[in-house]
Amino acid sequence: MVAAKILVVDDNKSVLSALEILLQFEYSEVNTISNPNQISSYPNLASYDIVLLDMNFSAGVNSGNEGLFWLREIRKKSPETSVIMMTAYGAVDLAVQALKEGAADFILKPWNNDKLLATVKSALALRNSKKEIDSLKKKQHSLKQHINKGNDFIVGNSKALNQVMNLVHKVAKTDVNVLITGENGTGKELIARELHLSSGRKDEIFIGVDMGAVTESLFESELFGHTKGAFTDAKEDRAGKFEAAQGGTLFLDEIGNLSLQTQAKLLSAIQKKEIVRVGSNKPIPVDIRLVCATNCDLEQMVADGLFREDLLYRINTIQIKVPALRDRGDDILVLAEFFLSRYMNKYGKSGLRINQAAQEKLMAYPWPGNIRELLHTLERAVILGEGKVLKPDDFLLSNKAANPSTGSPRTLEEMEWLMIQTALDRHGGNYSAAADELGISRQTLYNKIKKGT
Ligand SMILES: Nc1ncnc2c1ncn2[C@@H]1O[C@H](COP(=O)(O)OP(=O)(O)OP(=O)(O)O)[C@@H](O)[C@H]1O
Repeated sequence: MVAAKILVVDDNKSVLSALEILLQFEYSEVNTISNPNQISSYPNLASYDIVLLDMNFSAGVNSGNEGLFWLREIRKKSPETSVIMMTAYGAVDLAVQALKEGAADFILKPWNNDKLLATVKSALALRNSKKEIDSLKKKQHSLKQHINKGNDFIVGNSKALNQVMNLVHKVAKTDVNVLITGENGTGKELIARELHLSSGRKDEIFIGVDMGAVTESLFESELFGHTKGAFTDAKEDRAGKFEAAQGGTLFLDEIGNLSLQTQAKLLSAIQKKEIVRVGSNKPIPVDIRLVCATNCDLEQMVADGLFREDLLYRINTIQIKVPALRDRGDDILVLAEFFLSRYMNKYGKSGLRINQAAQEKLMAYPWPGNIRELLHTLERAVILGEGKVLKPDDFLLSNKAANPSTGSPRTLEEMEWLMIQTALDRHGGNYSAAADELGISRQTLYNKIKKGT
């Protein structure tokens, strides 16, 4: 016995009892009504899976209009219920009209029992898959909202930041590719999320990929996906980030760190607006808004033959430059207060404040690691500070900002940082070239940079 609720509506009592007997053998609940006027007030109509509905009720009238009228009523009150129309007068145009208005199927009277049961069965299967799709859509929607929300919002009120935000909101309305540039930790990813959330794609997904963390060998499978068996570890078919971002925004961070070979593959996907999974030869069309970010000087990299000019031209239709924290004036203190209350909450402290001398220290520091460095500094101060007033000594600012030619590193860690910065400066921010010079892998360099700021 299949668990399903079926309602039969027909003014002919013998039709009702014949259908009731037939359907009761197969389905858990079958009810009947002989007067269609009861439909509107029928209890729990929305809980019915199937309604079998006669097309002609008034004796002598067989235009089917009553059936169509009640079909509309049911669809209004319970859009999820599948309605199967029944008529003794097999007019094809009436059937077509009913199907056009949303009926699931059509049965001619007198019916053949097997055929009727088969029709009910497939209408039920359709209704169940619709239900499943609806519930998946709802889940997907709340998942997307959850992912898109992130935990952070943009704090600051400086002129430099406001100019950036104006541009972000202007560009968000279009679908053009955007390149966000700026030093490490200036908030490029946050800006990319804001761009997405202000765009027409805001209800779709935002997928971020850190290109600095994707190895050369995994680039294609990570971005374009793969088919089962395409390589040793490919145990099943997997969609890549382009497909996952379908309809939404794909954010490629650290774009300056791609090799020339991977740049060519990326360019081809962007140009054709389609990808091919590794191990397959079937192109899959993709509809994404592409946002890239970098702390490298891509124009210089083009001049040095390290970045493809045609790729740069594709990704930077609009360029948004995020200012360094030291160029954002009072935002330093506004952000410091913001992080202070965040970490007071996190570590169960209250009433902490930053005194004047400490504020001056924060304002005077050049923040080479920008907002990420500021938030780590505040977190340390909240954890380690004693008493309610945070003083200059509670803010441990590194000597990393020292000018390589004049400042002298005091610790091994500072020496390492200085070497990293010098190598990066020499290679226009390119991780691969800097890592080569330092004799470490690109991944190791990348981890050190992320940890160091
Ligand atoms: N305006 C802001 N208000 C609040 N928090 C911010 C702001 N800008 C950045 N942050 C925080 O600073 C940290 C670094 O930001 P984000 O990762 O967006 O920078 P990024 O420029 O993308 O860094 P990277 O170049 O290293 O990828 C994050 O924790 C982010 O939430």
